[in-house]
Amino acid sequence: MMVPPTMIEMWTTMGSTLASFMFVWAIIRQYCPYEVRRYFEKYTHRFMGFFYPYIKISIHEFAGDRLKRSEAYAAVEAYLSVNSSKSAKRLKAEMGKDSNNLVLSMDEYERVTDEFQGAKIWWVLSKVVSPARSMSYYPEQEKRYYRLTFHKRYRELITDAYLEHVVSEGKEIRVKNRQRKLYTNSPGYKWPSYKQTMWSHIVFEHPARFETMALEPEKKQEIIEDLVTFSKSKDFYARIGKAWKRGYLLYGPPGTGKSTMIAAMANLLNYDVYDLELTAVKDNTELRKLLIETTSKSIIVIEDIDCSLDLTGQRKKKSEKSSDDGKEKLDKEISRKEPKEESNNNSSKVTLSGLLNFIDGLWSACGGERLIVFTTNYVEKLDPALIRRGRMDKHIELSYCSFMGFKVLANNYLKVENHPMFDTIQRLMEETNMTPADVAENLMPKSPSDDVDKCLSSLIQALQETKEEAEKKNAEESKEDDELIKENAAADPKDNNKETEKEIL
Ligand SMILES: Nc1ncnc2c1ncn2[C@@H]1O[C@H](COP(=O)(O)OP(=O)(O)OP(=O)(O)O)[C@@H](O)[C@H]1O
Ligand SMILES: [Mg+2]
Repeated sequence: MMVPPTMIEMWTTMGSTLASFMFVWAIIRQYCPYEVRRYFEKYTHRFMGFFYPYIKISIHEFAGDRLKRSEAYAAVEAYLSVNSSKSAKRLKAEMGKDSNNLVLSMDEYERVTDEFQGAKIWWVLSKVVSPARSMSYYPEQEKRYYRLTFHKRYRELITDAYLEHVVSEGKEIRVKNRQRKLYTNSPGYKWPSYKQTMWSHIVFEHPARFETMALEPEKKQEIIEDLVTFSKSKDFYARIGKAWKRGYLLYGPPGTGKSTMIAAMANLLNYDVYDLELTAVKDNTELRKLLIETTSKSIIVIEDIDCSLDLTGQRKKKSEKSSDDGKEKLDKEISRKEPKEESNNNSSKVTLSGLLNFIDGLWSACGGERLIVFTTNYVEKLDPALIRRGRMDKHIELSYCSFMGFKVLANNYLKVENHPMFDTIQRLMEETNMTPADVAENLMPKSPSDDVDKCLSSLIQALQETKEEAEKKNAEESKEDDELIKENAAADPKDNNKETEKEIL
């Protein structure tokens, strides 16, 4: 008759089986070739699977034979770097991306625990060493991977919700920590065929922020809200079936903060900036190639779009000629930006339709959030097709400095929020036009001994001079106009008579 074993007997049997198993395993690890070890491991795992209530998931650094680092691995690494720096005992420190601080992450074979909706999860960073291949130049390769272990009762929770949570949080941490870049397509540089990208980049470290911009507070708030809403609207854009992109047109006289605002936008949203120099683009195909290479979470900037290329459009060319005459004044002001005769003669063959096709067509094909920003001093010069809503969704005018704008600059440059001289400055600002760039320049201390009073007096003087200059110019212009009328009248006495008749009547 079979007698059921007592608990003690059962544990003893299991213990001795385990001990012999461990002994065999130790011998195999020590003496057997790699292939045998793998074979043994495989069947051991199957055997253990019957009794073992835990599930393991591995996330490898390099999936398959791919040379590119797995995105999932990078996301897990970022997620755990926050978690492990608090709880892990063995950490490794690496120089951060801005080379200023050390970033901590868990060391190899270190374990950290995490909790998610009541489930406990254990993470470990491990590695497998694949032996050097015979007759090969490649040395031993270390392949690192993260492994998470959890009880099988949480299978669905972990595979569905937890992993998604880890990856999305990790990605967010990576975006926050990443060093942002300013890309440019350098003109006059011949790209060698082996070079994979047509962009070159430097680290983007512009200090501009919306808080330090001289702008009406309501306008500033509206722009910030628009940008933040855009960056959080992934689901909304997906629902309405629109590509996740938004176009901004910044226009206004030189020195009113258009370029500064682009930097502030990038800093607000944590985006990279692609500064696209259209005159350096050979043709539409090259333009397309450049734009396909841009990544998500970026701002594509085309500065001075009116001067960049002949983008004013074929349609307008003839009819515009006469109406352009009256706009000479502003033309002169921005003439420094018009070396573009040469751009028409150079090899660039990017056309308006090429650019429009890109804005409309390509956007729909590539996912991810992108802003496209055009700047111009002369909005009327642009083809309406280029700036219609849908292409350039938001038109922002940046204009001369207002008193509110001045107060922001005074706080930035001199750390003053109020001063007896402010009243005079307010009056002068209402009477004359000065760009924020000029106001800022006047507020800048010129020597270490320059105090607040000195800087504000210098601004008042500059404002008075600008006002006098404008008045003088106006007087000269009206004098010229009077002379012109007189000349016309002298040349055509009939008209003169009519004028006199009108006056008598
Ligand atoms: N609104 C503003 N707020 C704060 N600073 C400003 C502002 N506008 C201009 N500035 C200052 O003036 C300088 C020039 O401004 P910016 O280059 O942004 O002008 P812009 O509008 O791009 O001119 P342009 O049309 O010539 O390109 C900046 O370095 C910045 O310090
Ligand atoms: Mg600019």
